[in-house]
Amino acid sequence: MEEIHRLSDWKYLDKKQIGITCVAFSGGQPKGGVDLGPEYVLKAGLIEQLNEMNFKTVLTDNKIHDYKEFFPKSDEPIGIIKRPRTVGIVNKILADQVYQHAKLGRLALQIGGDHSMAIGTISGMARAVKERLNQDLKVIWIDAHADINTPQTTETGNLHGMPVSYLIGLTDEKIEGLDWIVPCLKPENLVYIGLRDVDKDEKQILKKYKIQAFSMHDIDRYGIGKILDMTIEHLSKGPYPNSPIHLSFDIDALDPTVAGSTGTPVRGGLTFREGHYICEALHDTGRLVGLDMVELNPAIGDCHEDTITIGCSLIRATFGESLL
Ligand SMILES: NC(=[NH2+])NCCC[C@H](N)C(=O)O
Ligand SMILES: [Mn+2]
Ligand SMILES: [Mn+2]
Repeated sequence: MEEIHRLSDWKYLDKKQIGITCVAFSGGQPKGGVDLGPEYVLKAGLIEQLNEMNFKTVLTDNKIHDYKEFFPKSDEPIGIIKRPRTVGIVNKILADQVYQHAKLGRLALQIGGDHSMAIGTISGMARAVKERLNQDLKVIWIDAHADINTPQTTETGNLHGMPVSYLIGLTDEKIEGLDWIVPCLKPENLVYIGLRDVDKDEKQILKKYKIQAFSMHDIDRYGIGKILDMTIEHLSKGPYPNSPIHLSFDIDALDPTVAGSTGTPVRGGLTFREGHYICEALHDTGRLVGLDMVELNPAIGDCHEDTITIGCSLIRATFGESLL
């Protein structure tokens, strides 16, 4: 039987159990191969590595999910938005999978898959945090992109460029398949790190909602150490300075020379160490409850092994792999 945990703070969290959900899904963007991310990460030995670190791991349904049995028979674009019903149903199920782990006090790790899956992962985690602690979830979004386009501002129609706008609730337009999403993220509870390819309208949105965003320019200026200090300080404002944090890590935040197997690479990104420092510093807060590792696409580039290996080591760093 599951232990009954205290509800008064996040200490109930069983920091030795990780619920892992493998999201072999690529429908939020046009390129094949990102659905292979989870398979490659598991083949690289991630579960064994986490077990070696003394974690008990629970793989959702003991398999990699492609969710294909839930795909609608047809999914015509709605306006410019591509595959809204498919992205919608996958995320609805994913939200529940993450919620189930989180409500049992497990850390939740989601391996992607394209970044549209953060609609589900963060919805599920925020629901669990609300229910257990009556607190709002805080989110750190590591990415070259802001992924905050709305159906009105998107130029590509790819939903992996829009998850944040759905999580915050920036659009009232009810699009079939996506109409179940309940806004669960307040703009002040979000921090971006690594931005360098932000669309014009997205810049307006970041300004309008006063979202804390650290670009590569800011990292050059202050150094990654100070950026993390400022990030954690920002997420410690408000009535619950220790509230839980979810980390959504898009591998394209790293420089393409470091991790090039990803669908929308952008030059001038994070170094290997900067990426790991972020994970280590967040582990040290003791507040991390969830991690998404997304946009690993082994079908792109000729050194996908590096990208997969780095994905694994970022995950281990987030869960506290010690360097000494
Ligand atoms: N998760 C990602 N890699 N997103 C890239 C988004 C690119 C562009 N801003 C768009 O809206 O399509
Ligand atoms: Mn990105
Ligand atoms: Mn992204």
